[in-house]
Amino acid sequence: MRPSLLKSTAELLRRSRGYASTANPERKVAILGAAGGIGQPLSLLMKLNPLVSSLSLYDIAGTPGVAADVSHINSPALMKGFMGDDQLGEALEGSDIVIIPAGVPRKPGMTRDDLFNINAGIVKALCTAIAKHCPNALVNMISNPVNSTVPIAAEVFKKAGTYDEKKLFGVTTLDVVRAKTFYAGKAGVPVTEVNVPVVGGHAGITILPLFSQATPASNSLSQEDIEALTKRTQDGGTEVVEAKAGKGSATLSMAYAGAVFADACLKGLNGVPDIVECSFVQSTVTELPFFASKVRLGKNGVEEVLGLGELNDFEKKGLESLKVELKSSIEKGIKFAHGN
Ligand SMILES: NC(=O)C1=CN([C@@H]2O[C@H](COP(=O)(O)OP(=O)(O)OC[C@H]3O[C@@H](n4cnc5c(N)ncnc54)[C@H](O)[C@@H]3O)[C@@H](O)[C@H]2O)C=CC1
Ligand SMILES: O=C([O-])CC(=O)C(=O)O
Repeated sequence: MRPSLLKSTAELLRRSRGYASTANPERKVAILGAAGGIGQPLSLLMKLNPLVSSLSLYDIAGTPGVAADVSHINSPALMKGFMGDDQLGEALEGSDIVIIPAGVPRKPGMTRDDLFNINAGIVKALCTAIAKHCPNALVNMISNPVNSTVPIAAEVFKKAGTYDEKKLFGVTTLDVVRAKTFYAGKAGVPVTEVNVPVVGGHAGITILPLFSQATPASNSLSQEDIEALTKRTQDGGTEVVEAKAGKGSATLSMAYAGAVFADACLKGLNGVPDIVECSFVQSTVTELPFFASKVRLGKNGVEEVLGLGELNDFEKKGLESLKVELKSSIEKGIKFAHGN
């Protein structure tokens, strides 16, 4: 093939995947908690994303080093590290997307809710700054417990008068990543071709994978297999926490999942059609005010919250049992935001 033809084919391919180099607007992404276990590999992955033109790394310590390190990579995104309260405003200014993996991770024996006391305050302070410095940004909340930190963020934004339900996301992509991997392994299908919606929330039984809607469909899996896959997906975080034996929770797979979700948000903002990911958002899909389900992403964030589709009896039972815990975690977040 002639070099000129090769070049234009490559450009066409890039465009068809939503990475058109010439047509894309400038996009600034800020990562809060960028020097942490998730923050560092996530910074690396966002630096590699061709849709990012400016990357702002913020943490209470260590960010200049991470930013200097990642900045040497050969990709267009301009990098800057910010450290400490004084520099938070500048880190956020002009951001299109703010990703928040700030806060403490679990140790063996802890639930995600055990992180509430420390992380709720961190998230509240960071969201207060977002409302002030980049009120129009999409906010991708990774900090746990997501089932409570997202409602906290919503209340902070409401109080500041900047809340837009289309722009606040609890990142549940890692549940989907796990469900895909576990299903592909059991069903013997290539993981790159698999899709599995995961709905509900992001803790224990509130994580509800809908294997009846998995594609490609598999008829080789028994009900027992499906129940085991469901349990493994729900306990995926704990599996990593235990394997790391006190050294934290998922960081690398979470950075991957966070980068996948942020990439989808960027494509949505840039007007690429049919971008659908599961996320924990304000919702009317059930009677709960927040719920994770498939969401179509667009130029303003959430374009459409998609319904659950048809559930089998096992999934219907799972849905009913998760509501009590999810409701109480949501209420805990709202109460905290009002009480402090
Ligand atoms: N949504 C999800 O699927 C997942 C969520 N997580 C959660 O992500 C959070 C972070 O986990 P790791 O990165 O492993 O923890 P880590 O402890 O390695 O890193 C957290 C970072 O947050 C920073 N930080 C603390 N307070 C801050 C503040 N006020 N402003 C900015 N940065 C601040 C710390 O300095 C540290 O660098 C945890 O809450 C964890 O439970 C972890 C895995 C998956
Ligand atoms: O399990 C944890 O504490 C971290 C997390 O949310 C996950 O890995 O899904």
